[in-house]
Amino acid sequence: MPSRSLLADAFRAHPVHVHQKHIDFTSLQEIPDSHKWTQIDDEQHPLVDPLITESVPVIDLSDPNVLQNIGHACKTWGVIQVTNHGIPTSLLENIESASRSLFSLPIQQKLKAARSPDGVSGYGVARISSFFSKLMWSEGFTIVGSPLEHFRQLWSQDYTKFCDIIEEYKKEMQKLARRLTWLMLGSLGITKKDLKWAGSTGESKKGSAALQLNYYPACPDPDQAMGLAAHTDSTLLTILYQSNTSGLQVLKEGIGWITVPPIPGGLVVNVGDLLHILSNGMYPSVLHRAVVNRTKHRLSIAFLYGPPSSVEISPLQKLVGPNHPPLYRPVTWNEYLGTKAKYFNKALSSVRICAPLNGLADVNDHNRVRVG
Ligand SMILES: C=C1C[C@]23C[C@@]1(O)CC[C@H]2[C@@]12CCC[C@@](C)(C(=O)O1)[C@H]2[C@@H]3C(=O)O
Ligand SMILES: O=C(O)CCC(=O)C(=O)O
Ligand SMILES: [Fe+2]
Repeated sequence: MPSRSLLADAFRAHPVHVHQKHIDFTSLQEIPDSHKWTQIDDEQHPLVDPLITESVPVIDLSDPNVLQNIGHACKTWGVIQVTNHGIPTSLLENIESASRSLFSLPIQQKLKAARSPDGVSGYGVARISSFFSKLMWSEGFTIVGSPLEHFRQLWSQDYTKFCDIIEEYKKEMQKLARRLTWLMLGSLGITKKDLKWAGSTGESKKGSAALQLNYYPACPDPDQAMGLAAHTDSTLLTILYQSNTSGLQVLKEGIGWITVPPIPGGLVVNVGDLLHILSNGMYPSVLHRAVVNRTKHRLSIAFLYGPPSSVEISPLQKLVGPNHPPLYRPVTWNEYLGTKAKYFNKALSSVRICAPLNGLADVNDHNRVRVG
């Protein structure tokens, strides 16, 4: 990740006006009106009992059948949990403890590293807050490029230690994200020749990425609060480390919200909107959200991986034919982030050029889903 990332330009051009109402969750005995959500589930999209339904596929990356397993899981779910991924446990422990240190700083200290309205990096409420009348029960810290300046504001003494952990984490995650991208595309018959930018190892051609640290404090009334509202990620894929506390839920069409239980050493991998576009709709980008807990706080760390920010992404030629017209027009990650900032969960439909041939609703037609 270059320190002055092109990704940041997407937000300079499309400032997101969120109510920057920063709140000290530690002092609250009950939910203030500003954070009270009237209904977090509805009849069409109920919360599903984990004991009576299927669960998100767990893919062992060392399995000889990994290619078929991953392809099938991505087509049917758009989300998987991976094991044997090669990320050292010590690195996961280090990033978790660095994130805990960050969020446990006093609010006045955290605000020294607040994200500016037209900026991408720093401390603040979820970007998607601007689309909802109620605030979410969470705090976030976004890192695009180097966190050095912000970390210097947070910790005057040992900020370099925290920077080193972030850099190491980004480096390892970048390698894993590239490997996963090739596995996911490989199972659709796509090779490095079919995707010039992704085959290159040159600095300018490497994917761009953002790191999102999320903190969900324990909540006196979890049924009336939302940790992070339902959304898809604007990425190729997202790798999420959710530590050992559950809270992530994914929407399985026709079934409802399914909890993704943390598994020891496991990482959740979401298909994002750009991979949905590249795969010409074969892989759905999964709608997901985070709910909160009455007694436990929760931490999650998302590595949001995308292509170089100004490369045009469009349905891959090999996946297009007379019976499979291209479903989306070309779009760069930079442009798409701007579109997302404007249209949120309708961003995908806004770049769509062709309705599904079978007349059925698109798997990614989230307009029908109540998101607030
Ligand atoms: C690259 C990015 C994707 C993201 C916006 C961002 O610039 C950095 C934060 C990312 C995140 C994380 C939480 C959910 C999300 C929808 C949001 O509001 O900020 C995603 C954005 C996205 O995928 O569109
Ligand atoms: O906290 C979680 O489980 C979800 C986080 C997430 O969806 C994100 O950061 O994009
Ligand atoms: Fe997400």
